[in-house]
Amino acid sequence: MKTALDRIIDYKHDEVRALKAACSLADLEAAAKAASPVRGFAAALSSVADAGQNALICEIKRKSPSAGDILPGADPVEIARDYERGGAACLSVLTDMPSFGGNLADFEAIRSAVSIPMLRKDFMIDPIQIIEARAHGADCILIIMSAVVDSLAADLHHCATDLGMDVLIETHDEEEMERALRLPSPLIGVNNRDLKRMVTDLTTTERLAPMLPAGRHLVSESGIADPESIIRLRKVGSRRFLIGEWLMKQGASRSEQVTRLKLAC
Ligand SMILES: O=P(O)(O)OC[C@@H](O)[C@@H](O)c1c[nH]c2ccccc12
Repeated sequence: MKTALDRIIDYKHDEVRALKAACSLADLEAAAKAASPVRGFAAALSSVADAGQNALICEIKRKSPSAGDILPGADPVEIARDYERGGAACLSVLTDMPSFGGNLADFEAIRSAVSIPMLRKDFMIDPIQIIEARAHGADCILIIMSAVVDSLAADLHHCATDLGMDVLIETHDEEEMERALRLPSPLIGVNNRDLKRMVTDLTTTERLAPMLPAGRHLVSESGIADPESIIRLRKVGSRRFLIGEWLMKQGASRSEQVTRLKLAC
């Protein structure tokens, strides 16, 4: 039986084929070189975390396979401004259309409306997507260990760092963590959501956090739904958090909620 992740990866192959047919690598590379300079993503997280506060990567997505519709008519620029005003260190913007309702045009519009660094959140399976991300202004990309073999992960990583971007490596279990630690990125995500079964469990971060050696920074991702979740995850050393659905649903108090989460301890 195919999982939701398998289905996404299947259509990503179609998207990559279409991208390769629509534009030349040379043109994309030129656009990536001409794009606005990278804003340090990992550095922005560290400056908040090193000051003892919670470094938040606040996420924008209209829907998701696990939650269904989150905020279908959302104005992504308005939400991004709420996040920035509340004190988000960075943003994560889903650019996958079929499953998350996002796109690169939203990504660009947001990037010109805020000054904090941005992760292009998508399912990366080919270096061309990384070059495309930088061409649209991305400061960081995601590599999901359960979606790639080691050699592809290394190629994607290399491509991103060559373009000056940071990389967030996502893991969900011990085996993926061991594979992730063979890559040089300082940013190691632990996804509390099982992308195969679509259930979240904060004990995932608690279990994997002790595997991180000094010099690697843990980012706890998914299922964080109030200051209590943050307080709990701080106990295992996490100071960096990726939060989407709960903040998207906070409406008029979104920006105050970001501040509350940032200061929770
Ligand atoms: O909305 P949540 O539960 O706060 O989760 C945010 C983020 O961690 C989640 O969207 C995510 C984590 N890894 C991913 C990989 C692909 C797509 C989405 C994700």
